[in-house]
Amino acid sequence: MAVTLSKHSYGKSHVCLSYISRKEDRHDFIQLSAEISLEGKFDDAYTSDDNSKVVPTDTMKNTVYAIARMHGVDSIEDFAKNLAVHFCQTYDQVESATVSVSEQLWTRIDCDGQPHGHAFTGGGSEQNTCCVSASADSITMHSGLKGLKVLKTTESGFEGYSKDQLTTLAETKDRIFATTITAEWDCGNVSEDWTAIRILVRSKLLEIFAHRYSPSVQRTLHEMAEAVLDSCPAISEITLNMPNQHHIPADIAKLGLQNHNDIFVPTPEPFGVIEATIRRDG
Ligand SMILES: O=c1[nH]c(=O)c2[nH]c(=O)[nH]c2[nH]1
Repeated sequence: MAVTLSKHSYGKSHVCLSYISRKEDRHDFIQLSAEISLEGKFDDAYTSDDNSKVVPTDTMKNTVYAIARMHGVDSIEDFAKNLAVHFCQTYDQVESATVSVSEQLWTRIDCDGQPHGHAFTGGGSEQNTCCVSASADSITMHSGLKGLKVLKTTESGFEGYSKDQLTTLAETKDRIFATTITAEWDCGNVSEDWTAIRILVRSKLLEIFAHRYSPSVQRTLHEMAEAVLDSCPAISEITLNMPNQHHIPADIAKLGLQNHNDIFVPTPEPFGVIEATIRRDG
């Protein structure tokens, strides 16, 4: 039977690294997980027994630590870029290397209003993310964040939606709005300060979420994206994913009790899935 190998890539996932940057007055700390994916002239390993072009995924794992040694880890964007460029420049058979990094966040402990030199708190769900693809003549980079949980107890409603015989949802002007934000934006010019830009993006997302009345998750998502594009000229496109994590008014009427819009059942499943990409015109 004739077959064609139409597409292939391979790599290593969940390569975990903790990195201390020892400054004179403090230590910085980054904990990350990297995923490496290579595309290139690896056909022979699939279509024959010839592994001569295959860079072992075990070598990819070792490279993560070697690049940390050689270049340090100033930011996940820099680190991912150094790794992706390394694979392209080192191996002729590599046509493109994609490195995705997610960073577990550790926050410096404040003691008596002073930032501690080397002690941190962690354990939250929020992570910083980036994805860098490098080839011989180009580098593309995206930054992002995920797991950013937000909730507000009012200033959110949902009304005027399409109704038919299957509609049971009650209209409301006052509901809980809870979501976990995933955001990804393009980094057109890869040499900007992407750490500072992520801080600005995050603050704009939170500002709009907190301060604007939400007529729907969709509308709030769009307003959040507009605010980011408005305040960050370096970003031309942002994708936001915001699940609607429902807190449904508890039906306590059957207990002879009144719900004053203050007793809810958090329902992890099912949840609404709202995602959009918003691009600056021009
Ligand atoms: O903000 C919302 N958008 C929807 O599309 C939707 N659908 C739903 O049942 N509740 C909501 N809320």
